[in-house]
Amino acid sequence: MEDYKFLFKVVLIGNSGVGKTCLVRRFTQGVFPKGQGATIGVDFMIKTLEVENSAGQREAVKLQIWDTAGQERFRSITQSYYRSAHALILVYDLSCQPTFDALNDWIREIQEYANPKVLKILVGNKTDRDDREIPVRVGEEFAKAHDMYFLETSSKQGENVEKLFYEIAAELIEQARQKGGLSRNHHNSSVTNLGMKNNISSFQSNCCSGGVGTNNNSSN
Ligand SMILES: Nc1nc2c(ncn2[C@@H]2O[C@H](COP(=O)(O)OP(=O)(O)OP(=O)(O)O)[C@@H](O)[C@H]2O)c(=O)[nH]1
Repeated sequence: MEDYKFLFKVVLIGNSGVGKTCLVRRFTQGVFPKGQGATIGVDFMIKTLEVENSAGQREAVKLQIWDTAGQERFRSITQSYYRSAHALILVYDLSCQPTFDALNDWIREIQEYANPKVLKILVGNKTDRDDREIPVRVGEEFAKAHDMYFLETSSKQGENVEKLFYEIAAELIEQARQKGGLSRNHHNSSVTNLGMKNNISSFQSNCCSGGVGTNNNSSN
């Protein structure tokens, strides 16, 4: 059996077409998929990583990464995945204003369905595009106002994708340590809030399959 100390569930949400599936594929498989369709329902992939903890020791962490469909018609399915998430990644497309405008609706979803103390990360994806509509500062301010960590990514070029997931893993380990021993399959139901939101600049310096129910694509 694979040896890992922590298992965390990370769920990606956001409008259809913002690049959630591509972020997951880039991270778990190292590819930018071409020509795949919209996610149907939910999908998940698994990746095991080694993360250095605050004591300088390396720890094996298994991330179960859930990719949800952005389309409205799947909302009742995807909502049911929020509750048990350790981290929620809310993604918008920085070249598409409506996907940013929709963030308030997504925040309401999170408030209604997720654990109140879930780790929340706002991600502006598609930094490679030259038709940006959302300035970095606007994304940052939204994140700050909603107690979220912030990062801009390109799943096409890979910019910040590893950083996104590694920092999430590191933060969740730290929370687990503070709570005194979250480990395999234990839901972190009472994580305390988050050094992350105070650490935007360091996170910032440098984040696509499916079926109703799930497809399990594993990549280690
Ligand atoms: N330029 C650019 N295009 C991207 C990037 N990430 C995704 N895309 C494109 O955006 C489109 C949508 O990507 P998906 O990953 O399928 O979007 P999604 O958020 O999973 O969409 P749903 O499954 O419908 O919720 C595709 O045409 C991708 O090629 C990126 O970083 N840069």
